[in-house]
Amino acid sequence: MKTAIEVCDLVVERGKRRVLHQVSARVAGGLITGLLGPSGSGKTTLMRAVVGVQVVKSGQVTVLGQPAGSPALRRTVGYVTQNPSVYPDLTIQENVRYFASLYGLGKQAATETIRNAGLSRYAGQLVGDLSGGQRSRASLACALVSRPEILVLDEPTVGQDPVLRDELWAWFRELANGGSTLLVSSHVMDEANRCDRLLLVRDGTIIADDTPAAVKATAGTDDLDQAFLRLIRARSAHQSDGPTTPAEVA
Ligand SMILES: Nc1ncnc2c1ncn2[C@@H]1O[C@H](COP(=O)(O)OP(=O)(O)OP(=O)(O)O)[C@@H](O)[C@H]1O
Repeated sequence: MKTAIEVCDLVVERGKRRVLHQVSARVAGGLITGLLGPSGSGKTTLMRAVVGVQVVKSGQVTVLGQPAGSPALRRTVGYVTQNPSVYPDLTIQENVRYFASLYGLGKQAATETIRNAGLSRYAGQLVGDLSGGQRSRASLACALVSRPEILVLDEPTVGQDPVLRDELWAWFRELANGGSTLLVSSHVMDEANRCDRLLLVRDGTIIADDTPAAVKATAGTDDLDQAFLRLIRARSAHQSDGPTTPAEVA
């Protein structure tokens, strides 16, 4: 599988704190890679480095062979932050059509994307009048309407009900099947099971980089929440010369 994103020895400091410690990882093209980890572990910082908006202390990030943030990548990389970036004084339809027009796309692309985002019923509503979850989906629709080759989605399902979350994940899968590469952060472990690969982040380091099945097998449990805990404990024990495998600390 071709590497779409490569992170090599990445060190990032925010404020006076080091928040990523020589992180290295590869994200395969055409797959959904989940970036999982507790709040404050460095997921957003890593995503910001991938899209080229994060000042880095050292290390490299390349996307499709180009340095992250290169002008050549602008049309190729879509980034959806946790803060919706949509115009509140325009309707959903106007917002999505506007973003479609920037890429030379017409109304049909906008209508289709609004449907995929589960927003058809609200298409004529002003974004400023939407609920938080609806606004997030409107933001997602604006970023996805151009079908970027690389999609970096920071907690795209936060605030969505289970049915909508399921529909959004089905949409992500469809995009991956169409060749897009998705890097999706979450701290919901049941979503991790829907990813092809997982990067588990803890305190600014990657503690696992594998398929969900392999993460569970290594940890000796079928439950990803448990697997994550065991991996963390195994790592802490290893650092203090205790048992060294996740199964030993179970
Ligand atoms: N603007 C900032 N200035 C200083 N420190 C920051 C800034 N933004 C984030 N941090 C710190 O960097 C660390 C990593 O934050 P980051 O947002 O990457 O974590 P996260 O895993 O995405 O968290 P969450 O799941 O809560 O979004 C945290 O300790 C956070 O306090």
